[in-house]
Amino acid sequence: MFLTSLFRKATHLKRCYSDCAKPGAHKVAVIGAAGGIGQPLSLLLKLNPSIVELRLHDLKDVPGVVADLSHIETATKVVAGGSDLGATLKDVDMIVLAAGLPRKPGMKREDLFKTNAQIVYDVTKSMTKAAPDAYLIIITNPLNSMIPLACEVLKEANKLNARKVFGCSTLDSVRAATFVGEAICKDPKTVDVPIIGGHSGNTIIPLISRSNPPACLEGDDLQKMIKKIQEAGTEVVKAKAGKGSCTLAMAYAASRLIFSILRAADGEKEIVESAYVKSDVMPEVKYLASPLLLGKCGIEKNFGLGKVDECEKKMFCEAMEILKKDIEMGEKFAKAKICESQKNSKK
Ligand SMILES: NC(=O)C1=CN([C@@H]2O[C@H](COP(=O)(O)OP(=O)(O)OC[C@H]3O[C@@H](n4cnc5c(N)ncnc54)[C@H](O)[C@@H]3O)[C@@H](O)[C@H]2O)C=CC1
Ligand SMILES: O=C([O-])CC(=O)C(=O)O
Repeated sequence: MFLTSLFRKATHLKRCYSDCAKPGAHKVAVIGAAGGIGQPLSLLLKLNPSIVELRLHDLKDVPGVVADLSHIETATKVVAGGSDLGATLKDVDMIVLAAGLPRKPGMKREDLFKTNAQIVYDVTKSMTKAAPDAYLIIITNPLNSMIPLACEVLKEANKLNARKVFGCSTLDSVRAATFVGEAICKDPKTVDVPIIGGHSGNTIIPLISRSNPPACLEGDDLQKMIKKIQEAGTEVVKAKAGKGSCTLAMAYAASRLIFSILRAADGEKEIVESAYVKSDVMPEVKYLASPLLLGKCGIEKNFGLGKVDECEKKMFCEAMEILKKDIEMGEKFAKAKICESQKNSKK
């Protein structure tokens, strides 16, 4: 009896432990590595000593990016993933998905769904076989639909560990800290503004009422600040005039989230980042961006909405209606694809 219980406990511990990345020796795959975000992001990852191997995958230009990055005098080994996605993902600890079409002026993020959904589906499907225990960090837009899509694919394969699936909405936190810091004359590095909701227009809800240090913005100034954060991506798309969307600040933001996840995986405590994840904090929406406590095996605690003022509550109620539709669009696509693939395998 005692031995059986000891064995059960040992098996459970082994399972929990093998779910986590090995401390300080992470293998990371970047998909879309030759793109506008992929290149600067791979550069930043190459500078992180806790990443021992960086596997780069794209439909084009990978050998050049690998050759270039491999001249940097850090121990991180940079390798070309080759055309076989499954081989690229094999046994990595983390998959960073930055592949897909960016916006052009006049487009909404939702307009990217048709093209980018197939990419997210293919990568996630490959992950279920090649690296089912890996962290999955999705950058590809529209983020509000891509995380539900990926989670459906992982769920169908019985490989969903929602604690390890992150929609990278960190750029909203980065922008909020920068813009609020400028407005209150504080170093943006010392400013924290929690973000809830999603990652598109009105679904991005910066909780200025909880800014730390406090931001005494009211009336028109407050409304302008909220709009500035929500529309920041569109401003970059306009400024780049057809040459893509935000890439450099995005690469920085993704590296911030990735490094936080890896530091937490290696045992560092009290690391909090906002991200768009599978969530049960509000029954109305199955996926939500909110502040998260990170731990050894991914999300340790979801802080949910926390205290919000009347204006923020109203914004959240409006955002929920948009989010519900975005989530449904991602799930519907995944279910149709799963059904199609099951029919094909029976033929
Ligand atoms: N989450 C966020 O806050 C942000 C998300 N984004 C999104 O990130 C995505 C990438 O943006 P950029 O790097 O600027 O675009 P980009 O066009 O410069 O790069 C995308 C790369 O993906 C590659 N690619 C396309 N299909 C692929 C496939 N099936 N397998 C492997 N690689 C593939 C392309 O060859 C290209 O190199 C876009 O969807 C964009 O909207 C952009 C900024 C912020
Ligand atoms: O606006 C875009 O298309 C890219 C993006 O998500 C952002 O910059 O926040």
